Amino acid sequence: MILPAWNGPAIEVQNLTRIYGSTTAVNDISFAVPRGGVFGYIGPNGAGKTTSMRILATLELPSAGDAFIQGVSSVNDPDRVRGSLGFMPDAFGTYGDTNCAEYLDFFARSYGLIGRERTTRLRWVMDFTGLNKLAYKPIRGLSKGMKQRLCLGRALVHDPAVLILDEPAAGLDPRARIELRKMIRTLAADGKTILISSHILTELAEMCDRVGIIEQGCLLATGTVDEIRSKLRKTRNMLVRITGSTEEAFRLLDAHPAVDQLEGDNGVLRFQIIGGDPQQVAILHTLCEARVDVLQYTLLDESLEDVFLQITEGHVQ
Ligand SMILES: Nc1ncnc2c1ncn2[C@@H]1O[C@H](COP(=O)(O)OP(=O)(O)OP(=O)(O)O)[C@@H](O)[C@H]1O
Repeated sequence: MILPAWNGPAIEVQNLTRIYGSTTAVNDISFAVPRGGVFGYIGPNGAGKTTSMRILATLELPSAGDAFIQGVSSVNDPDRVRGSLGFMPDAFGTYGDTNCAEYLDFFARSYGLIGRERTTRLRWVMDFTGLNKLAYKPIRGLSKGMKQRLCLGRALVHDPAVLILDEPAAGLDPRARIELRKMIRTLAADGKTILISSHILTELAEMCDRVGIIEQGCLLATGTVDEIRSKLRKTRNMLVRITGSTEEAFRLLDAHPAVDQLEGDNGVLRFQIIGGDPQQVAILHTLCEARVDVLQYTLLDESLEDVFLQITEGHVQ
């Protein structure tokens, strides 16, 4: 039977719950990732990231709820899910005595790839991960970064539509992280859907279209980084750069009812806005009407770390 192409979300988690004894590792989580999306899963240690990813990857069963890869249930139809899913666990075993080529070949055979298809696929994986020059090197001699590449290669060997990567950037140096980021963006541009977890929050902001913040098993917020930032923004910190007299601009701002915590020196003024967009616009109007020469009027963005700290309370299960 030929099934029609799946047009719904490539990854979907519905009311997912996993309880271990007295610990609710995952507590009624729901989210969906469209095809080609990169969804970042952020949370402190013990938040429930690995547990929910392992359920999606068919390695764990939920206590309630369901998880779907391309519309197929990881719970009810794990074999079909495995065919379209590549999973990179946070800790993975490699056989130290084998070399990269043998290792990838082993997994390609396990996925049933044969003949020219296997050769072509292995060549692509070696090229993509940059492992060609190390093909015959024993795995035990590989650096951490190269081992991560090998594990990503293993997840890609059967050309899955969906990738679940559990903290792939952990322990990598800055260059290796940049390279990993490039690989993830390339895979997403090729139409793969990716769920990726990390503690490295700024990393995820650059890599992901959307993020979900998880703590103590609960999904506290989802959206683009900007959406989450603006939803949670409690204060607006502004920076204004002017030419001409700082005193005059200072006097105007100081008298404005929506300006708080004003500081100013040498043509640079910083303050907090009491209010939202209308107040931000009104303050600029006040300056322009008084013919203050405004060079720069900037809302200082909070970093993703600040947002994360505002949302989570730092509880570790
Ligand atoms: N097999 C298990 N048996 C008992 N408790 C478990 C099991 N697996 C996970 N837990 C507990 O579930 C909670 C969530 O763990 P999980 O590994 O999913 O978190 P995480 O967000 O991936 O954390 P980390 O970033 O440290 O990997 C933790 O309290 C953990 O101790």
